Amino acid sequence: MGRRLLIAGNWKMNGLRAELAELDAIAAAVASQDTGPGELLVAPPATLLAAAREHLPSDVSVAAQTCHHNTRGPHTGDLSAHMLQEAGADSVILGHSERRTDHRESDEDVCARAQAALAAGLRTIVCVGESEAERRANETLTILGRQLDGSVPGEVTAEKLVIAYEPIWAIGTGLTPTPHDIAELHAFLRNRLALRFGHAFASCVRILYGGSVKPSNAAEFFALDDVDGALIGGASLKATDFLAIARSAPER
Ligand SMILES: O=C[C@H](O)COP(=O)(O)O
Repeated sequence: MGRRLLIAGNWKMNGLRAELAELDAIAAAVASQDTGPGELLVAPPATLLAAAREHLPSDVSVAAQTCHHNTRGPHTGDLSAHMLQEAGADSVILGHSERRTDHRESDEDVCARAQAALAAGLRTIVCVGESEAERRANETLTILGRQLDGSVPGEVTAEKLVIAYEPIWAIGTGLTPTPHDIAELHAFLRNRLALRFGHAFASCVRILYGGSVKPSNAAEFFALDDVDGALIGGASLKATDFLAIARSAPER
């Protein structure tokens, strides 16, 4: 195994220049080697990508929150993978449920964006997750399988792929699945990757859990074999909480 945990903060549509002070606090913790054994990643809004890259040390990843599937052209308001990379991103979050809902991104859209991101050299963090209604209807495995198969391009290396399992009903609600359920669903996702890409590939891909991860519950998620980190929303906005979560990561 030996997958190093990835502690990823998704700032969503939050963050003005004043909040760069949070990144300075993360940088200070990195400088004093007080961040735990995991890899850190921050996904600020696109407006702060360049500043984030300047404020963070090079071993902290900077991610965009989506990208367009084309490299350039008449797409008002959109940003290409290469533009985001030039602004400082080394990774991109794709297919977050908020994008799937707010912008009607389908699995095919997410896959096309992932292909563009990979072509530009970005690591792709592909999000999957079921809604409350789908969970109640016992459709979770069907939904996750379909999203994973449809959103991840065939031409990807294990190093450039991260999966984030984010049950929609757990995002920003304070609710979380039980550790037992998370373990089962992450194992399902890894097996599904293995069926398509082979066992060696699947055993290298990091699968993050996201949805109401806090300093108080992160350790119990990180203790699960198939949980390789967290995608953190609200609790990533304050460096103290983000770092507390990072410090609760075990060595792997
Ligand atoms: O991308 C992050 C997730 O949507 C989780 O958000 P949350 O930690 O605020 O629940």
